[in-house]
Amino acid sequence: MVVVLAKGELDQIALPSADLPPVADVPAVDLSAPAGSAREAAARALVAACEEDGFFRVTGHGVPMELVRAAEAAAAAFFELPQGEKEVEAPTLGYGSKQIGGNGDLGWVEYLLLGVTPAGAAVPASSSSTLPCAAAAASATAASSSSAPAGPLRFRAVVSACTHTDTSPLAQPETTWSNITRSTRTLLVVAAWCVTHSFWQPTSTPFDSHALAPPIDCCAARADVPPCRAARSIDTPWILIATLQELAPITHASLGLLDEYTVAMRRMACAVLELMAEGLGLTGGELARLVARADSDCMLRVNHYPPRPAAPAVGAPPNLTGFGEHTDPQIISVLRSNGTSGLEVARHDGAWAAVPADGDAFFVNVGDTLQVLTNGRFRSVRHRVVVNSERSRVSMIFFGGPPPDEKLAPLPELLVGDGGRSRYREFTWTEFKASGCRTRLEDDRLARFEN
Ligand SMILES: O=C(O)CCC(=O)C(=O)O
Ligand SMILES: [Fe+2]
Repeated sequence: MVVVLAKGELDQIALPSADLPPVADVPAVDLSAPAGSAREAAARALVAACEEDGFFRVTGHGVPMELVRAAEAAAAAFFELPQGEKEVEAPTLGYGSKQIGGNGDLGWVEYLLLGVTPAGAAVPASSSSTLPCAAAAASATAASSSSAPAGPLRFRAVVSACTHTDTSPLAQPETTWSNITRSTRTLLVVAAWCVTHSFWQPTSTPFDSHALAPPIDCCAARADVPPCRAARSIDTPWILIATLQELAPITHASLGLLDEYTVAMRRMACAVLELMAEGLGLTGGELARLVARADSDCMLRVNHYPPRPAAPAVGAPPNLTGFGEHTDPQIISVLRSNGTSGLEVARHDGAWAAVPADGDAFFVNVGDTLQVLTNGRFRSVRHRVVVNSERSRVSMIFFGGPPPDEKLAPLPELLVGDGGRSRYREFTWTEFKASGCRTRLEDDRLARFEN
């Protein structure tokens, strides 16, 4: 991360303690356990883990490790780009650095934040938080650009901001993705958008093609759309086409693989919720449906924690806050990192425990919403990331959230004990997000919904 922290900011993210907590013994849940006693045992293990610490790891998940490694490598490659180039992607990929949420929380982290479409694919979210307001901002962005045509959303934010028409940088023969200017990149994104919306007909698949048909009046069909007006001014199509191929690694790496990864994560989240329902004796399938529905409010966050700066150079303390302590607001989060430690979870007794590197497993967090649905039986796990490593950590977290209008309250089947008393009043996900927007990272966002 090129961004340098000012002294005051460094003080804010320094963790006073140099002590490393004990390593957590994270329970494993085998998603591939065959029906019968093995699956029943897996369901029991899952429920016990959710009750105890709200945290477990999933084995037998069936997600190809090649996909996981490719998505991690793509994310890492993105974060290696020069800072200026990453910032260009803020509207397209929800890029942000250091600031977590809009209420002053800072961390030694940069990230991408992507909303998830009904099909499961990742699309840009425009906010800088893992908190519910991120999703609110993402849907607000989508609503405010509702006049844009349907189709892939990934370029929409950049496209709608594009007014630049100067194509001269494209005339440089040695143009590469990394040495073109921001405005040229914007034009290329416009061009790519036109290809994906079929304003230009490639002779084969977009981005793999060496020969695209010239963009002859490519905007005739949609002259009302601002990006098309910008695209129309491009009068050196052959250079544009040549340079479009430079776009391929970025678009595929940052979006294509993340799309595929997100689809796999949503599928896994649903499989975990199905097993959970079995363990809880729920028969209706409602838990998994909350995350599987077309309008479910899911997100993908990709975090990069650069290595800790050398202590003598900046006077840094041994440990930095990568991501401050918090609970995730959604139903469940599915997380993994590139085999680099740093994640810590608060156990039921409040003591921190370090989560070992993940190997081929995925970690699952119980979120605030699941704590509510289970009437407090499951524990929304408090967690944080501490940076004390010489190694970069890249983590990818899928947040499985409910649809915006979903009424959330303890499931009637789980209102046992305590005289059947509901510990939480009913609220919608939208209401919860709006309330979470005003909180700091470490705040208890459920307190104001308790009965
Ligand atoms: O990056 C990580 O490993 C965890 C980050 C996290 O808890 C979050 O993004 O909600
Ligand atoms: Fe989290």
